[in-house]
This record gives sequence, C-alpha cells and structure tokens, in this order.
Amino acid sequence: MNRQLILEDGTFFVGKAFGSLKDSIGEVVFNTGMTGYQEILSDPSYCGQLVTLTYPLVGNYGINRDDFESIDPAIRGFIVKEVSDYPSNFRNQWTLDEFFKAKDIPGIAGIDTRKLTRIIRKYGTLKGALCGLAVDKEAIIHNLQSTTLPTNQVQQVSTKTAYPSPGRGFRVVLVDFGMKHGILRELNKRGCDVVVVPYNITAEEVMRLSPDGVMLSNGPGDPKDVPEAISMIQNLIGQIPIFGICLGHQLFALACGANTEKMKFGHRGSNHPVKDLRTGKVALTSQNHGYTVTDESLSNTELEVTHIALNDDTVEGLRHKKHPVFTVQYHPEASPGPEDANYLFDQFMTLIKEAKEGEQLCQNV
Ligand SMILES: NC(=O)CC[C@H](N)C(=O)O
Repeated sequence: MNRQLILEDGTFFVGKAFGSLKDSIGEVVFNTGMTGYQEILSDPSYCGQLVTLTYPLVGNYGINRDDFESIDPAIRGFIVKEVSDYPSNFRNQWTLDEFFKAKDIPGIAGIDTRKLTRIIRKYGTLKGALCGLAVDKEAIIHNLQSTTLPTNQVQQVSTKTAYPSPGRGFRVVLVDFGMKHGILRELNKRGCDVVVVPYNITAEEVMRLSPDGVMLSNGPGDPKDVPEAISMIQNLIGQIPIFGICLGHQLFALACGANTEKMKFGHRGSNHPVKDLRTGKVALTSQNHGYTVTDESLSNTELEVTHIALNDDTVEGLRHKKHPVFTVQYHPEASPGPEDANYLFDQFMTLIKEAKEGEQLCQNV
C-alpha cells in the first residue's frame, strides 16, 4: 500500500507501507550506521522519533531474539530506502514487516533517505507525519508546524519498578532513563550486582540500596525535562562514584551548573570520532543524541572536558575535578557500533575500587 511522509516544511515523499498502517507523527532524525538496525530501532532514546537510515538496504538479516536494546521499541516509525522481505541469517526470526506489525509500529520503504537526510542536515531536525495518500496535506503541514511534541519520554520508557540483576561483584545502582540493555550487559559482564531503578528515584533511596557505584543511563528527549533526576544527581555527587552515559552525561552537567542546548540535527551513527584530550587518542564511537552540553557554560563549574567530537568540536566527555564522577556523551556499550570505548566500563570499576580502598583506609586510621 502506498503511504507518505510529510515534513513540516512542506516536503513530502511517497513510498510503500510495511509494519503497522497507523498514522504517526514525530521528530525525523537520521542515523548513518551501515549495520545495527535492530539495535537502533529498539534503542529507547529514539522515543517519539521517526528514524531514517542513510544505509539503503534494511532488514536483510532479519530481527532476532538476541540483539534488542529494549524489547518494546519506542520509535514512532521507521523510514527506509529498501526493506528486505527475505532476510537471510541463522538467527533470523522475524522480517522487519512482521516485527513492526506485531509491535504496531509503522514503517515506510522506497524513500530516498539520503535526500531526506540532506534536507535535515540543511534545515535541522524537522517534525514529520507518516500517513496515507488521501489526506489534506495543507492541514497536516499546518498541524505539524503548530504541534509541540510530548516531552515526557523518559517517564514513558523508564522502568516503573526497581529490579535486580544479581552478580558477585560491585553493587551498582543503574538509573534507567530509557536504558539500552547493552549497559546492563557490560556491568553484568564485569560481575556487578546491579539494581535497575526508575528515573524518579531520590538520592536517599539510591543510598539506601548501599551501592558501591551509580550508573546513569542514556534516555530520550531534552535533559531539562527531568528536573527530579537533576536534583537526585546533585545530592549524590561526592557521596559515591558515578558514571553517566548520554542523557546521564547531560543530566550530570546540568546538576553541576552547566547548560545544554538542542543541536541542529544531532549525532546518530556508528563512526563518530571522539578525542580523549588527556591522551590524544581517538576512538570511533556509536552515538545517538540531539542535545549537547555547551562548552561556554562549563567555565563556572567544577567540571573538566575530557573528550571532544572531532567532527564539530562539541563536548563528548566530562570529569568532576573534586569528586569521582565521569560521563560521556557517546555509547561505550556500542550496540551497535565499534567497541573502542568499552574500556570506560573498566575505568568505572577502577574508580569504584579506589573509592572503596579509600574508605577502608579511613576506617583503619
Ligand atoms: N542517547 C541518549 O541518551 C540521548 C540523550 C538525549 N535524549 C539527546 O537526544 O541528546
């Protein structure tokens, strides 16, 4: 069935439906990764967005049970050039069409996604609608221009109740703002005894779980939409080692008095070069963000910039000058993407170990 994508600037693209046939609106964002569509479509940080991929063939290895970053995708729709009807892979369990029908998510294929990406790159992120052909286009464009999209995405995707993921190692409280499961996998791989908690937990409740360290996850939307998390982090700083990823990084920066702003079209892909300013080393990283910590807001804080993006010099990593906290804007858990930055999870383990040894020293004197 023919369907269309209409953008708020009036541009429209006609293509073929796959998945659910429901209408959908959202912020249209592009990802430049060449593989990893399953991880991308199931990353909760895309909640409320219509995601397009610049790589032209999607679905060719199907959907499998192992590669989910969340079981119920939060994307509003998927926009691709060509969707494969006959995936080939030993792990394949669903075609993209079957999976999206089961999850009631609309997709559209046959779209020149590179042209769409060039429009977004030129004008910035745009709102868009996926709908049938028999619609009043002018009314939809007007609607898109006057609508503000919902701002409660973290609330939608964060876990409603705390749950354990046991291990024999360090006790980590993982605050779920819309967590990619890769983060939990990395902590479990290192033996951590993890408790995953909802986004609106207080610092007091976190400390009552007697953690050795706190991990702040990625998540969707504007970090300023979750003030309760900002004050929770403010109250934790100095009490416990903290590691933050993506939204967790932005929330930490806000908690320390820095500022964030929306980027023109963000960073979404699997090959974003990031430089570690202390070692000069460059890592290729997986990224998905539309907001950034502003460099100029850092001068009156106790934060040091540790990493920058080589494509546009934006802030990619921060460290607290006095307390054991570090955060990155990119995704060391990869999923999908290169594993260059995986060592940051080991760095978190070292930070926890040092903090515990420090505590022990204090107790012994
Ligand atoms: N992956 C993330 O955590 C994204 C953070 C935030 N929602 C942004 O778009 O910048």
